[in-house]
Amino acid sequence: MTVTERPGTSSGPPRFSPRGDMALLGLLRHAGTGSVAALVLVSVLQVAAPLAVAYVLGALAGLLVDGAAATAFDHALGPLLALAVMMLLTQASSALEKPLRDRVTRQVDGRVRHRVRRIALDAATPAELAEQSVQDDLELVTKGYSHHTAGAAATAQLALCFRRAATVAAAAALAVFSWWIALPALVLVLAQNALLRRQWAGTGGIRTLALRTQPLQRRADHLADTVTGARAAKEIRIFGLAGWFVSEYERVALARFTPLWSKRMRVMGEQWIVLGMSALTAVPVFVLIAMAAARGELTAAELLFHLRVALLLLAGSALGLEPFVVDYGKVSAAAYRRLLDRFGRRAPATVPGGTVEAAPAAIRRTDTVATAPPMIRFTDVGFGYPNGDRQVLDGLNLEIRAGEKLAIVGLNGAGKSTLVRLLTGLQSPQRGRITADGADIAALGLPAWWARLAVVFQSPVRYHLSAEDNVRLGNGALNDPEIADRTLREALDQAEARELVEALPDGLSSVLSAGYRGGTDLSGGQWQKIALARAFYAAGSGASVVVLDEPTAHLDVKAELGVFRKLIEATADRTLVLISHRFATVRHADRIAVLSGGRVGELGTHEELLARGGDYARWYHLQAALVHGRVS
Ligand SMILES: Nc1ncnc2c1ncn2[C@@H]1O[C@H](COP(=O)(O)OP(=O)(O)OP(=O)(O)O)[C@@H](O)[C@H]1O
Repeated sequence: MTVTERPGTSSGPPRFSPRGDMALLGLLRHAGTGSVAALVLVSVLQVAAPLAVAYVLGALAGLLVDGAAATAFDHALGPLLALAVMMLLTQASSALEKPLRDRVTRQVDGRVRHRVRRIALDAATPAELAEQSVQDDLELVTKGYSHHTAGAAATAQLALCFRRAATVAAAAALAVFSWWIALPALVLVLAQNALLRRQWAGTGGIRTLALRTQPLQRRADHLADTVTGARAAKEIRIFGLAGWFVSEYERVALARFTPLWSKRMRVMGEQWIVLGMSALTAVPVFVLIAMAAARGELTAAELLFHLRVALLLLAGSALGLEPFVVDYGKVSAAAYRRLLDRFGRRAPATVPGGTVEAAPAAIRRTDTVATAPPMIRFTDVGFGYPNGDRQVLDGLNLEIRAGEKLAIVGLNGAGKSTLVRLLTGLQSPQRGRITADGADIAALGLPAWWARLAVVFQSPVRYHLSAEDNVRLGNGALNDPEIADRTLREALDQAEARELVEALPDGLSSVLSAGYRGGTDLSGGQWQKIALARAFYAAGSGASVVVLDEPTAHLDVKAELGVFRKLIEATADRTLVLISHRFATVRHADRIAVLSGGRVGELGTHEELLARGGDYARWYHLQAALVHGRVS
């Protein structure tokens, strides 16, 4: 498929060559051979049956009008039976066509979605996955464009091919009467169809406009999803946002659809051209057939047959729904093509410039023996987000000693979470190196590196799974039931989450989502404990570097203190990198790094940094004063 532009870009709509539309048929290989064969068979029947009916009807008319009255009925029995069979076949093929087409569509879409899920899970790096264009393409493939999917485009294109075949077959049948009538009629019918398609569906028509206004559609969808979702319900009520949401939705929807409606009205006004072409085709064909009949050049059988096939030929100019499905669905197919071109040939879990490794689960340990923690070094690291206007990290140097407990502090936006993303290999530095025991972490192979990490991110994922599975996801490879159970119990204790889990309706088996029978949602702090337990589970089964990005932000003071003590215990022989704004916790770290201006501004023990009297000392005293109510 030839795609020259992305939908929604300012320079114009995507263009597809006619060859591109035919290339959609290639997607049918993703469907079962039996289903495609059945669909083709039914489509062939739909082409052949109306012609056969025309022929048999003609034969019947011939017998009844031209034949001898005495024997006409006897001779008509055969054609009547044939007619009945044809009618049955036509009805059966019409009834079967839709379900078969749906089945093939679903099979293609299922396979296509499966492939892009593998791309999202394995082939694309987290940084690539976060790119807006990749997110757009993933959405286009999984949800379709305007709900029309790649599979729907492929089956609609197949239907269009058969409709075109039916038109040509009808023209060929009419050529028996006169090729010089059939040929121009065919050309006019095809031109009329092409014009209709151009007006309604094709590039330069309504579809182009629909593509240009796609960002508005995204905003309208977001507004609609927000008002019907449960998450925003509280804020919408308390801030009194209902009226604003309704009027904003109307504004956006009107902005999207008004140009489309005006374009549609203009196209309606242009229909006289199509009507004119219809008249130009139909009138001469019927007049010439009638004149031939009047001159006695046609038998009743021939007259009826020619009239029927002429009608079939003229029906070929109709637009139908398929061109719309093709034109919208191929936007989804083009997104699939782009994802395949970029990631399809990449082996699972490879990194550009990195080494190919087996899937993470295979690298994760199946026992509880900790790997030796490495010495991690950031050397002159520079990094800025592609859509950002500054270097978040700019010449950062930092050594994280094997087994040390290092706290990282800094103001909001200083780059602490960014440092975690780089340390965990989710983003690559644009300058400098990050090494573990002297080897670049990208060259180690990220899956191998990830297997050595236990991480709690700032907003951990809330898996709608059982409490047990939520914790055991920390190491899916730990299959030995005895080891897994012991590690699970320890992890729950270390995260101070045991009581919480025991109080759940089904204990460890309770699904952590109110959307399931017997399931229940958790508070922010409870979710944080579950995420901590997950990290402890990973640490308890071999991960030697524990990275926690504000893991206790939602915890109450008692829980935080308990968790922190257990954290130090649990990571005794492991490295701990802790990001926190809570200085009461941070002060117990072996060393504290203060991030400012994209670098490590201060580094040392709590006492050293206090003595230094810099940012850390100022923030520490400020927070202590706040806690003790000494700040007005
Ligand atoms: N995906 C992103 N795209 C563009 N800019 C980003 C992205 N993520 C973070 N930033 C920017 O990078 C800077 C550092 O963000 P980061 O999340 O690392 O800060 P932080 O120190 O962890 O802050 P906080 O204490 O608020 O959690 C901020 O200016 C933020 O706006």
